[in-house]
Amino acid sequence: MTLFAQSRVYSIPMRTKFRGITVREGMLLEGPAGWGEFCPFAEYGDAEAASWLATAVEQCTVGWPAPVRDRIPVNCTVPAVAAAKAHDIAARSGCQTAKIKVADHVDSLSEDIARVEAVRDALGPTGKIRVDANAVWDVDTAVAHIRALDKAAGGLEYVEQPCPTIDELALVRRRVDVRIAADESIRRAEDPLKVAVAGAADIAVIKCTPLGGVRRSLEVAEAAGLPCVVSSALETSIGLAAQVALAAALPSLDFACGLGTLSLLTGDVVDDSLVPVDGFIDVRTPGPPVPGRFDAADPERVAWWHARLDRVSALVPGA
Ligand SMILES: O=C(O)CCC(=O)c1ccccc1C(=O)O
Ligand SMILES: [Mg+2]
Repeated sequence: MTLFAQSRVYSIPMRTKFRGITVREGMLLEGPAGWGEFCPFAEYGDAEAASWLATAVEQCTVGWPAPVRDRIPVNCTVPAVAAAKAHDIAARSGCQTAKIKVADHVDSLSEDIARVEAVRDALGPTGKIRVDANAVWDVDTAVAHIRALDKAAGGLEYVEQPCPTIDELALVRRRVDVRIAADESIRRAEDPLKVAVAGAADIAVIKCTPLGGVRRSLEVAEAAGLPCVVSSALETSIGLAAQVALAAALPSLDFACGLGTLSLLTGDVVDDSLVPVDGFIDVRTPGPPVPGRFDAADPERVAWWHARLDRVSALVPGA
């Protein structure tokens, strides 16, 4: 017996490599309340994947709490690309805020500075620029690079996860003027409800897809006790709708969210994609996946995902 009336595997090439990913894969699951998305990254084990499945189960069985706003301000996401391409992405996005990936390889600082300068040029002086180092710096490197990037940007809005641990974030935070946002420290914590981020960061990045759903993420956000930014895990529009529902239900939303990520993919599974217009995504539920749209062609990958779903379902109540 399974909850899901249908389960389909999708496979969508990325426009540029992002977080080491060149093809985004996942599953679309149909339940009594509609479609949900199950898309843990390939390298994640079953225990970590279980909270991703819980998000899909919430979505396709009970839906979400009532929204308190009807549109979400978003940042454009600039991968670790050359400066000219970064300029182009920011200029075309229609967003007033850009999040730029930095530190994607050793000795990246001069390229990171050029990318940040190009995005400042594209957004103009009133635009906001944040950078994401994905936890690669040690404390001294973080301090030096954050100062240099803050200068190149003419002021950074914040820096996301400069170092791996909470203690390091706290040390960096004492030494720089730029605000610190915690991402991996929350989403990959042993217990996201118990991480004490408030002394180590100024902003909490909350992702409902890995955290086990909208309701659970609202609890994590409250426990964090910080202003929140909702950010994507590179979902299709089906999974992004859960993230949008979270951003719509948060009691307050003071920063743009990282939900403008469909443009990183070469396509989508629905006709009415959750893409930003003039820097905002409307709070709505997209239509159902179009049959055949990006269905994975490789039988081995399809079998791999179905086996993963079977194993992980055994770990998730109600799945
Ligand atoms: O926040 C954004 O602008 C886009 C989402 C993003 O950066 C991301 C997407 C997938 C996995 C990790 C991350 C991250 O924030 O580190
Ligand atoms: Mg991040």
